[in-house]
Amino acid sequence: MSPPDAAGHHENPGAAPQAKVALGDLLAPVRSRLLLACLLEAIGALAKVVPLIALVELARELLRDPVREERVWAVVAVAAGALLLRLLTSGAALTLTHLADSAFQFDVRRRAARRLGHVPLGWFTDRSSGRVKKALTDDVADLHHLVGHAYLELTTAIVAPSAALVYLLVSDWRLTLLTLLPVLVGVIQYSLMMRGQEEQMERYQRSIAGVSAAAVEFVDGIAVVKTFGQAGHAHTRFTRAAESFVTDFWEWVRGMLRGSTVAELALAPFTTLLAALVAGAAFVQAGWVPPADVLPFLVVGVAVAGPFLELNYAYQHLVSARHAAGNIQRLLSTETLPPAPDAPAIPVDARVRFAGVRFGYSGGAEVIRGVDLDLRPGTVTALVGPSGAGKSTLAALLARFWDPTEGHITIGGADLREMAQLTLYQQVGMVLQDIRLVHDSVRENIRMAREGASEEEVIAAARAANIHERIMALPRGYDSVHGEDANLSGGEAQRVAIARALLADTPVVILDEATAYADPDSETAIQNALSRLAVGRTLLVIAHRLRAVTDVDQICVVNDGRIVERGDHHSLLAREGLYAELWGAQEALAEGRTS
Ligand SMILES: Nc1ncnc2c1ncn2[C@@H]1O[C@H](COP(=O)(O)OP(=O)(O)OP(=O)(O)O)[C@@H](O)[C@H]1O
Repeated sequence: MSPPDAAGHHENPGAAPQAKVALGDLLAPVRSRLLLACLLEAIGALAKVVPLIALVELARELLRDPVREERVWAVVAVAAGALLLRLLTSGAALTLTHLADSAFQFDVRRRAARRLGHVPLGWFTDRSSGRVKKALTDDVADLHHLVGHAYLELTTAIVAPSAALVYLLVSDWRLTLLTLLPVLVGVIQYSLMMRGQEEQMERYQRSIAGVSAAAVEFVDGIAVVKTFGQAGHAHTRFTRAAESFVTDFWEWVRGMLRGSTVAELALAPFTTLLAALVAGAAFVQAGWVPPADVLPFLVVGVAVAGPFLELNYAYQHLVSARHAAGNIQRLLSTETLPPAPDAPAIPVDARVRFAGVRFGYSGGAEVIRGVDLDLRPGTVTALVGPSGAGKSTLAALLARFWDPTEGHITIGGADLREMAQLTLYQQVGMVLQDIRLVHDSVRENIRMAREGASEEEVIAAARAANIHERIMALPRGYDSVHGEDANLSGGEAQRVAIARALLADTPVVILDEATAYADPDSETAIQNALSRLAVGRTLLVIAHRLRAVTDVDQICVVNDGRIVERGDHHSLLAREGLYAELWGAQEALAEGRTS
């Protein structure tokens, strides 16, 4: 058995039985086509053995005196017919499996798209994008080999030797046993080697995943690592992972080296031929069989031994495809949000209410621990508080990135869980710090907020967001493409996002106040754009700098998953609580900077 290539397939090793089920489930829609293809391939495999038998019969016939000419031609015709049949059935089987493969790929991708359309938005992190990419490209490609080729190879590797074996047994069972003795040794040796291979392969995959992770960490973090003089440390981690991989790999290969050499020698066609020759010669010498009866073993014997190696490769493909199927099945069973009721709720206005909201990330500790909040239409509410207090989580719950584990969030009296997805997105807009622009023109980046928006509306939104002039200065104006000729700074990208939010014109807007863009011009432009965005909407701002929100309608101080203080700037300062403390600390820092 040869070790697999360095593809690294598994995310959740040790799940062989589930993986088997996953493969069966995934292939269910194409099972009948695969069965038909295997049946055709089996006919082809039988037809593959016929010319070898015909060769033996031909030789027997030619050794006769007199030669029966019409029988010779009949044998030749049968051989040619079998070859043609093999060609036709194999071609048809291969076409069927490839049709089945494209149907299967289409089915998996369609199911994934449907499923992912209903998973909570919060699920879409960089890590889950990686999982989606891996499952829908790498793992689906792994299954291509199985569906398109390995099942057929497996069929031929079983049917052809079995047919040859039956023919040999019928010819002379004693010579068959002697000729195939080395094959028996090879098969036993292989079976011994196969024991524990799945676990061994998983160890190998884990090891290689460790090297990949260390390499990614090393390359991704190279700037930070170098800046902080930790290059040696990160490098050591990579080297250690690589060394441990080499050790694991070598132990696996070394353990198999002797066994696989013996097995491959025993199964080599030359060995079968030698055994047939030696046994045949002895039988002829002893007068037990005429020389012509040794011919089947010299010609057909090889067909029994050869396919065992193919059987092994096909088995390896099956194992790796099972793991790939497990990954795909896990993606297809990602938890989704419960669907909206048949008659979805419609908000009557833009009033937002959190009532007794509690939430913890995927079964972890609670990070929101009983929040009541009332955002009246046309007002601005700021969430402030120490890092990790739960501000972003509260905002994410309002956009239904996740559902609260307890309590309700309503917009205009309608529970988010009872609203249709589209209704929710027509109500809530977001401008986050981490702006995502897509690889498209600046115009389309703004227009994605409202597909049917006219050119004038796009430009009006860009003007209101203070980004129109900058866009006009780009090489192709609104046609400039993000990532090509539109390289926007963080502050500029934020203003494109504000233009998007203005165009979307949602009555509720969540805003993660940007702190990263220190350039005063950009900051003033952003602040002005935001003031325009705030007009007439229900605005929830996650504020990092208290100075930016001193004149909002309501400030909520979040600490440890609860709102511990609320009021306006002056009343909160007068309470001399956490807000006053945070304010004091930020002011001292600002003074320190200016002095
Ligand atoms: N995707 C996530 N999975 C698990 N835990 C998370 C996730 N996002 C945040 N948390 C945890 O939830 C808690 C609240 O985090 P959150 O980001 O809401 O705080 P925050 O007040 O917005 O902090 P900051 O001001 O630093 O952005 C933290 O303990 C954080 O580690």
